[in-house]
Amino acid sequence: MSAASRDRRISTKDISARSADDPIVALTAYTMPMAKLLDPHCDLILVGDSLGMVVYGLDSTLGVTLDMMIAHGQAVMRGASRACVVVDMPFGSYQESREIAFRNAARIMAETGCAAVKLEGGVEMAETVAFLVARGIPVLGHVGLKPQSVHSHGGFRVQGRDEAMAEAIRRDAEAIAAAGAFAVVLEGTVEPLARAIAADLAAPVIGIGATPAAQGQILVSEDILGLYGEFTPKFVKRYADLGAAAAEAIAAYAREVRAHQFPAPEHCFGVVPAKASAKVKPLRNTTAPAKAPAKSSAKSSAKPSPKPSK
Ligand SMILES: Nc1nc(=O)c2c([nH]1)NC[C@@H]1CN(c3ccc(C(=O)N[C@@H](CCC(=O)O)C(=O)O)cc3)CN21
Ligand SMILES: CC(C)C(=O)C(=O)O
Ligand SMILES: [Mg+2]
Repeated sequence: MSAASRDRRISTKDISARSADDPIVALTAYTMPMAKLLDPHCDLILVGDSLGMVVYGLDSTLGVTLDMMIAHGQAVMRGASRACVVVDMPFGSYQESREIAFRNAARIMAETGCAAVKLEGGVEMAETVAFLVARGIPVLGHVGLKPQSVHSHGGFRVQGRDEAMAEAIRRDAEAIAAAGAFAVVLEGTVEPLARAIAADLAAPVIGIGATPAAQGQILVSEDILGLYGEFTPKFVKRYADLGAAAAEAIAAYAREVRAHQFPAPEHCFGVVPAKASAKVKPLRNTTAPAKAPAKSSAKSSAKPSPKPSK
């Protein structure tokens, strides 16, 4: 069933049951207004740790904290009533032990009200995924290009080009699915490996820079809207250029303020005399200190009255 024809929130169970015949539509959101825009159209909204790069201007996702993810998870939950909301576990919050992973995932679930968490990793994280799933925390897997492993990958590089790596990614996806993940994000992975994983895996595969044969697709919303200009991976399709539209609007505002065209009378409280905007009369100086310098009370001064000194 598509997102638009539901009246209850889409669950991780609903996502698990989806096939390529009825693709999972997923995008990222970090804020309430973006979540509100996505909610009628998306099955799954991911509060991605990509927010470190897109919102905070970091070079990678490694500097993102649990508190940042929780704050943005709460904001997204306020804007989404139908989509299944998943929050990324940030770097360092789950790798150390399954107990620490549980404690931090539980904080995310309890403090945001989201439906599930996502964590990056394959065979080495399978035990942790099983530990969380057995204790009531649905997990979305993430294999292939793992942005939190950017330094091990040697950059944001497409994965699975050689046979050994291809086999490792296949084993990673299988281990995470076997551990009980309700779906697996497969990022930056070559055809035909990605296609084979999507075909064979028990859990649905949500692709990003992977295969059109996946059971779902996810992208970063700012990338498809033209709101993030630092890089554009090959797998991104730009559906709008809102960055350019915003730059035009900002330039128009700046022009109008400098030309005394904004604010116009309709933006003001009370009657504004005609042409008053161009020639500013000084306010009667009622708050100036008694011994204000002569200069500041000069009749032609257009500057606001100085605040009384304390
Ligand atoms: N805005 C945004 N969009 C994303 O998709 C995204 C993030 N941020 N941050 C976290 C990761 C980083 N991602 C990236 C970033 C860059 C490339 C990239 O430039 N890839 C090259 C291929 C390089 C190669 O294989 O040699 C490309 O041309 O697509 C890929 C994924 C995906 N994720
Ligand atoms: C790109 C998606 C899958 C992600 O992990 C993120 O936005 O952080
Ligand atoms: Mg992420």
